Amino acid sequence: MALAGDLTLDLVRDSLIRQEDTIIFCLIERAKHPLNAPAYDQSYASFPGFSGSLLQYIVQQSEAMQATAGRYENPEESPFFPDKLPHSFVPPFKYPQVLHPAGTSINKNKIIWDMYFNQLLPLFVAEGDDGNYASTATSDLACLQALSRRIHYGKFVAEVKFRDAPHEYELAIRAKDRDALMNLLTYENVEQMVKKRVEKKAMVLGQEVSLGNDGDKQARFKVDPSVVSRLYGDWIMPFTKLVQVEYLLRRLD
Ligand SMILES: O=C(O)C(=O)C[C@]1(C(=O)O)C=C[C@@H](O)C=C1
Repeated sequence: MALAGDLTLDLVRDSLIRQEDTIIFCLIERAKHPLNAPAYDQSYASFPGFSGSLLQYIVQQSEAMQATAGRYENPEESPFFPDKLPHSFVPPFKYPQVLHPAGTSINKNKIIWDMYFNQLLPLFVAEGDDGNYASTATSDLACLQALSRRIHYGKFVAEVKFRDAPHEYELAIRAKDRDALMNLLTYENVEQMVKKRVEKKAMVLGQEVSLGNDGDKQARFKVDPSVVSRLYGDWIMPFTKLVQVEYLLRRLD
């Protein structure tokens, strides 16, 4: 979503709510395949002129190709391999200048990557190997991009909060007081609602649908709804808040 000057907290939250659907659909797609460990094993395959796993190969090559088509010109997008990106070949689009320019330098993809592969993935994919490594890595990329976009959206959330209460935020920013900033931007009640909503969405979007009488069948979900709630509570929202604090600390530069 492109946000113009009349940015409001409700609009920003609408985008976060819509992005929940994207994240849940991406997890459902990834859960079609088991873990497929060779996709992450550096010694499984060798690509000419490239050192790394099949997953790294797919992510880097896809990012490079998408960069030429202008993906990273959008301030809502953050690459996982920013050092390796070619220039865009498409005519520049005039994205509204909403963020403080210092926001560009904030990129939390390293911790998102580590969380996704080391903590999240084992919670929602089955063990095993079905050989579909390229398709698996492509699904991983979709999950990573959806998570990254959502978490870095914290920059827009922080900007709107700053504009709504500049004096309160300025005091904490000038004092470089991270705890005070964290308190100012945290809404416990909203976080509880988000966790409940994503759990419910995972039930609705990930249920098995059949034409028979489902009444007495035990409900089965493609991704465990409690994992989605935990993903938000333990990682997505804390990381989004970290992005907000870091953005605010640079907001007066
Ligand atoms: O909605 C907000 O105010 C946000 O800052 C976003 C968000 C979230 O990541 O969902 C993060 C911090 C708040 O405590 C509540 C929710």
